[in-house]
Amino acid sequence: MERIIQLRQAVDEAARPRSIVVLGATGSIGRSTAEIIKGADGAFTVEAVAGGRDGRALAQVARELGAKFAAVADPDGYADLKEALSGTSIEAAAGPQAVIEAALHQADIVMGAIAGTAGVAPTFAALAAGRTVALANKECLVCAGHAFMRQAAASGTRLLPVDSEHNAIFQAMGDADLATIEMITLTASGGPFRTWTADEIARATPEQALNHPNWAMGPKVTIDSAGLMNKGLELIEAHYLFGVEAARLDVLVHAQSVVHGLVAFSDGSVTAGLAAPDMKVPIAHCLSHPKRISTKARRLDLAGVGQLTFERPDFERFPALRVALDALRMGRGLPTVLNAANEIAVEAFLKRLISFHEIARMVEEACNSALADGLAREPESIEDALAIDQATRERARFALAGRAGAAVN
Ligand SMILES: NC(=O)C1=CN([C@@H]2O[C@H](COP(=O)(O)OP(=O)(O)OC[C@H]3O[C@@H](n4cnc5c(N)ncnc54)[C@H](OP(=O)(O)O)[C@@H]3O)[C@@H](O)[C@H]2O)C=CC1
Ligand SMILES: CC(=O)[C@@H](O)[C@H](O)COP(=O)(O)O
Ligand SMILES: [Mn+2]
Repeated sequence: MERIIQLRQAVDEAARPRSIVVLGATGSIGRSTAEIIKGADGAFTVEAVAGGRDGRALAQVARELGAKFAAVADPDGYADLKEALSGTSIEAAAGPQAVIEAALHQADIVMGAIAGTAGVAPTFAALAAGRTVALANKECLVCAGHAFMRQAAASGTRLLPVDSEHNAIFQAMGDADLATIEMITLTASGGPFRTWTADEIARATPEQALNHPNWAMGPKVTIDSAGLMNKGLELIEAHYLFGVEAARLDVLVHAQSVVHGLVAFSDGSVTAGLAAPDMKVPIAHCLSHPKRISTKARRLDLAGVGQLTFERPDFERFPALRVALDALRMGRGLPTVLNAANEIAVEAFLKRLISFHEIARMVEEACNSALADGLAREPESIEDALAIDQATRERARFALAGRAGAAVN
């Protein structure tokens, strides 16, 4: 009798729609998530959405998705959110604590798609509350990878990788024993400067760096991609996510962004994850995992693509990748420092306060000075990671303020 009840519960569970919280609902990943949810024929319901400062855009996505709760991090966005939700039963809230409240709404899956380190606290709160997290926000793992992975194990919850390379690798790995994996390779598009000289890259403008050849993404990740810092952050992300050390992680430049990740095994077999460059593919995979749903995501047309090319990354023209790889190899909290300094440097580049090649230089200086004076240490907890992050930001801002010279580009 008990077995029959269990079976019935399992059937009921499988039949009911999955409930979702979307953190970063107004961004590039957030909008693609909304498209998947709306096209999934009632397979999903949305409990809560959260955004940064655009209350009007958040209200629109909350209405589209029928969310019950909408939280905007910046209190200045509240009036717009409240006004745009009038006449609905959707509750509006504002402030960082309200974003955490959204993350803690009862749901089957939380989509972690806030840009940057602002995503760490709410995403961690969802994980600690036992939610399955579909993780787009790579900065969570770069800033506090140990804490996230430990918490996932302690809460018995899963982190499902949304980042295209990690999602492809996750699918290509299957349930392989880690000991049988010789190498995990992440591909990099090479970004808009793949064929540029070092001098040209050094003088690149924000507009040029924001012009990614294959993906339409938010500004932070697009700038990261242009200097290959994104690939460095992704190596660190892969290290924590898959539990594989730096020596078994590799990068290949693959301009077509069709093969997103590869896994080479001890018997010589290689499996790979392929898809058209459309984030709706990994988003749908994570939201429906372990099942699959039907989507209108772009289909891969290999004959149309014609040629797939692969080359080694150039560490001279793209020093950010070397700096990130060094941080991964050295550990001791350097990924946390790297992540924080990079965010400040990218912000400064976008405000034309520094030139493109100074991003990697600033980040390397932050890592070196953290090593020299003891700031770099393995963060034991999320609070510890955020304290190192904060201290690094203050130093990086101080270094920026002390820079002679006017705006560039
Ligand atoms: N875009 C992509 O294709 C990919 C992105 N990723 C990763 O996914 C994450 C999101 O990227 P992307 O969608 O491109 O970024 P976007 O800049 O497009 O969107 C960021 C989202 O985060 C919100 N946000 C910002 N600050 C806060 C905050 N303090 N609290 C709550 N919400 C906040 C923004 O709201 P508002 O607009 O109001 O500020 C917006 O909804 C990043 O970590 C990125 O590296 C990974 C792989 C691919
Ligand atoms: C879509 C995605 O996953 C991005 O993180 C992507 O990797 C960016 O492209 P690059 O390969 O140019 O960094
Ligand atoms: Mn990626």
